[in-house]
Amino acid sequence: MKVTVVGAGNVGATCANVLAHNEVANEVVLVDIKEGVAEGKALDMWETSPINLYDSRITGSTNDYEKTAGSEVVVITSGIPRKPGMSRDDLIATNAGIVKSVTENVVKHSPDAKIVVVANPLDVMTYQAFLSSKKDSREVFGMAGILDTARYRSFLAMELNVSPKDIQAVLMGGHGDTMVPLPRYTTVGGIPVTELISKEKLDSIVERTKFGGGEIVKLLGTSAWYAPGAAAAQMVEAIVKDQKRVFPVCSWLQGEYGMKDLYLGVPVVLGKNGIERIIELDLNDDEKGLLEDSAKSVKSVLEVLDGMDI
Ligand SMILES: NC(=O)C1=CN([C@@H]2O[C@H](COP(=O)(O)OP(=O)(O)OC[C@H]3O[C@@H](n4cnc5c(N)ncnc54)[C@H](O)[C@@H]3O)[C@@H](O)[C@H]2O)C=CC1
Ligand SMILES: O=C([O-])CC(=O)C(=O)O
Repeated sequence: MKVTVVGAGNVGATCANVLAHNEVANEVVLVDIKEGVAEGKALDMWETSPINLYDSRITGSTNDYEKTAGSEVVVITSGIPRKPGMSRDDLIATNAGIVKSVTENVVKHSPDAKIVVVANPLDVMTYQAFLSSKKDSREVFGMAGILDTARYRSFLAMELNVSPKDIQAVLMGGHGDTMVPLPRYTTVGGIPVTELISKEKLDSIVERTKFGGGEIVKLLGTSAWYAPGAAAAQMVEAIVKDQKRVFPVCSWLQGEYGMKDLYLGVPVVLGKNGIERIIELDLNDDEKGLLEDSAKSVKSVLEVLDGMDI
């Protein structure tokens, strides 16, 4: 069982480290275009195996996709991150070309791999990978919802002074400032969150969640990696262990939620076949309106991609 992570930067290296530590796959291959970076980080991680007591083999490669051959899952983190003052959408000019060439290389060597896209702008980069892979849409999807719900859940845990383990939530839409956290589908140990927190406080947590990526960018000068890397690894685990986990995932919509030919975050069942089912919630009019606004925002970035010559 082999898993490849392309991009050995902050997110890719974190993801590979979590995969190895948790023994999600017997073999983890890290790939980067920068000479020596993937090999060096993979060797450093492998040297933690006697300390942390795992035996997943982790190796690195400088752009040699032969080493990735036969991967069950490939995570694409290659792409530039944003700096303070930038939006995720500003990354499209550089990242679309990277995602295209990486996807083509990945598919050549691992035609059956499920592809998890992480590079930003996420919804549009997932579409780019779908186009370049020529694969079934159930096998090409993006990571954002697990991260965004994790932020929402962690903020709620702080506010309520309860364990984050007991907070369950659904969040939909694009991975941008228009994402749609859904308080009506948020529970704390089975109790509707609205019974435990004032509307004002909940609204402010929803707002903080929407700008959660930017909050980290402002603090660090680059974007987050611990939570994104762990979130991507959680998706890989659901696939390789056929766990049928229910997560919000950036998925290709073909009529679900009244939307067609668009990648957008929706709740799905994730297992060995990739997206095994899209779950359709009975959204109220306000929620539908917010989801439609988010879809509009993703479509405007798709138009930029359509106009590009890559
Ligand atoms: N979907 C999400 O929720 C999140 C997405 N991101 C996105 O993930 C991407 C990576 O972020 P970081 O790891 O922080 O950036 P980073 O700059 O630390 O790492 C990116 C790595 O990709 C490599 N790379 C560039 N072109 C490549 C190519 N053609 N082939 C192989 N490797 C290549 C670079 O050499 C670099 O090591 C960014 O686009 C960022 O915006 C980051 C966090 C969350
Ligand atoms: O904010 C960024 O640019 C990176 C990202 O997508 C996130 O951390 O949510």
